[in-house]
Amino acid sequence: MENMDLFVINRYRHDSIDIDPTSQELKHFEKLKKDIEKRKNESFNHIMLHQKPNETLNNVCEENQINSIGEVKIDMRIEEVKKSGKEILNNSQKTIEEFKIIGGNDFAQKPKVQRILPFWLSHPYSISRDLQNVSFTVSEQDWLHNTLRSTLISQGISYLFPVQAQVIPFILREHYMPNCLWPRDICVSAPTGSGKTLSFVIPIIQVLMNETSHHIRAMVVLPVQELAAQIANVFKRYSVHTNVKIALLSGTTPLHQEQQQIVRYTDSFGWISKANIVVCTAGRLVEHLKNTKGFSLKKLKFLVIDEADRMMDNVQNDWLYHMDRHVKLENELMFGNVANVNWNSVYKQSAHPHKLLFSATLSQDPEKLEQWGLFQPKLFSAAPATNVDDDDHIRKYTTPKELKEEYISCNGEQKPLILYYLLMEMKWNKVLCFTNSSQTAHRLAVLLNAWGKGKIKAAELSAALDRVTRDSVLKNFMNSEINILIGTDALARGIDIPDCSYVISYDLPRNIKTYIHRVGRTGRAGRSGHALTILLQTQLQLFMDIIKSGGKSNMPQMTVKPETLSNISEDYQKAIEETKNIVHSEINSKVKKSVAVKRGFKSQKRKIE
Ligand SMILES: Nc1ncnc2c1ncn2[C@@H]1O[C@H](COP(=O)(O)OP(=O)(O)OP(=O)(O)O)[C@@H](O)[C@H]1O
Repeated sequence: MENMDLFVINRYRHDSIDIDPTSQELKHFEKLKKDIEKRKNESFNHIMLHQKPNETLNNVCEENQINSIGEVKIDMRIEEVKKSGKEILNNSQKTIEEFKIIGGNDFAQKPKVQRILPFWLSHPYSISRDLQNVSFTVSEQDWLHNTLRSTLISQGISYLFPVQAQVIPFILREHYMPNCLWPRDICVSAPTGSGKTLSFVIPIIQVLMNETSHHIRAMVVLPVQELAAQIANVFKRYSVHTNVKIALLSGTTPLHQEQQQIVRYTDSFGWISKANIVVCTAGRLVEHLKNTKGFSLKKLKFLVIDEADRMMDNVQNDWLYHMDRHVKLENELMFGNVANVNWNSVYKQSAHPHKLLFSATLSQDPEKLEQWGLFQPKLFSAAPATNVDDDDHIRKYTTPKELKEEYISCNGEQKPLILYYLLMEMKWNKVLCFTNSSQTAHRLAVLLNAWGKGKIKAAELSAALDRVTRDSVLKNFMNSEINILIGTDALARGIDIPDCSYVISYDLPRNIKTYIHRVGRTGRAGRSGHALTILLQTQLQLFMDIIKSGGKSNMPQMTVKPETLSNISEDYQKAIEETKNIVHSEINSKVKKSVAVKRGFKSQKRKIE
């Protein structure tokens, strides 16, 4: 109230007793000074009481300054506080100095931020790797259509493999739901040769077999032509007794021929699709999206991405962007963007494609998977479910149980000797051998044929060969007319070569995924297999790091006695000379051919002029 004098407005003359303005001012000034002093004391005590550090409080407690109900006696506390007041002020000043200034020169190592995986990735449905003790008899699975059951049995499949027994009924269930419930997308990560192909082929055929549709209802996108052809063949084999039609669009035939196979114009319906299931390579898909009139994905029900991790890295013609745009335009549906789901959009967009992703080395990195725009995804994984939230889990891959893995270390000159020793002395047959370049593959094939003098039949399988030659080489390998097939990693993914007993990595695999897919060409479908990696001594540590990054620890080492290798090195020198001559004459004939082609072209040009 005293301070209110400052604001008193004298309404009448002589209201105030003291009319001298100077003494009035002094009086106010005195009062204000006192007030300021009083408040200062009050606020200091208040701060000390509430901001007292723990040590001081502990000291107080230790000295039994606590009353019966456990409260510190206020008086004593104030006393303590006053004593340590100075110290506390110093401390608080220190604390202020210790504040981190953003952008300051602090280069200290930051603590590692722990990754938290989304629930669906950290809690996958677990798939068994055991293909020996399977108990899911095909004839007893009543959710399988009778026609498909008998087709499976006629193809020699009496039991479903674990991945099939889990994934097929899941997909079917999702499609037997009411229309307004979109099917949940799935990611499947299971070892090579564990039967992933049938786990999408069977449910797709079963869902589509009762439809009469003139649209593309399912599309499988693959990275390479061979794989596309292989998957299309599996679809054809298992849809024999249904009216489902399959088309292969992989670029092995000219575009216009493929266009004729896939679309047709009708007076009553306009453009219709001749196939219900399309198996394609990413590159060819983009070509059809751009150039084929009537090629439409607006009724697409299934979108399968096989070898999904490879397809993620695959920027082939920017296929994902083009497909996304196409589906968006046709369906008015944001591919993968399901943020605006409402009843209206759900009913309007009932044709949302069900995405099924498969691979033996599927990345479980949420950031990578994000680009697929999966809808409420579920993960099926054969990776051990330990420590699932850690970073390593993302790269943990499994190999078939029946696969025996080994490595051998040597120097550069010993590499071909070891290969020869395994083929000739150890009688390894049906061998698939991987090199890092098609030139090495070619030279190695020439060398082994020259060296083996008819006892070794080696052939190369590379992208440089035309399709017909490649098919006949594979056929000869399967018929045991070829002992060893040498190729690059183009062969490594997904290719299903029955009865391949051995895999040799002649050159160091570039990374863990390459290694997994290479060795996965043997030990398939529950059969035993043997994989050997030949390493230079300098590559040993690198290889160990590679396999460790995939969750593998120890690997046994194979040894060969040095004298065994020196015994065979005599013939080797002769074979090397022969190989050099053959390769030189091949190069010469190639040069001659290209010169002849150029000359022919020039003379033709002159004639025209
Ligand atoms: N239930 C089954 N019983 C017996 N053989 C089967 C069964 N399912 C699949 N197979 C056979 O197993 C082999 C491997 O199958 P598939 O090619 O589907 O493996 P994958 O898991 O896709 O391998 P990759 O990862 O290498 O592509 C094929 O020859 C296939 O015919």
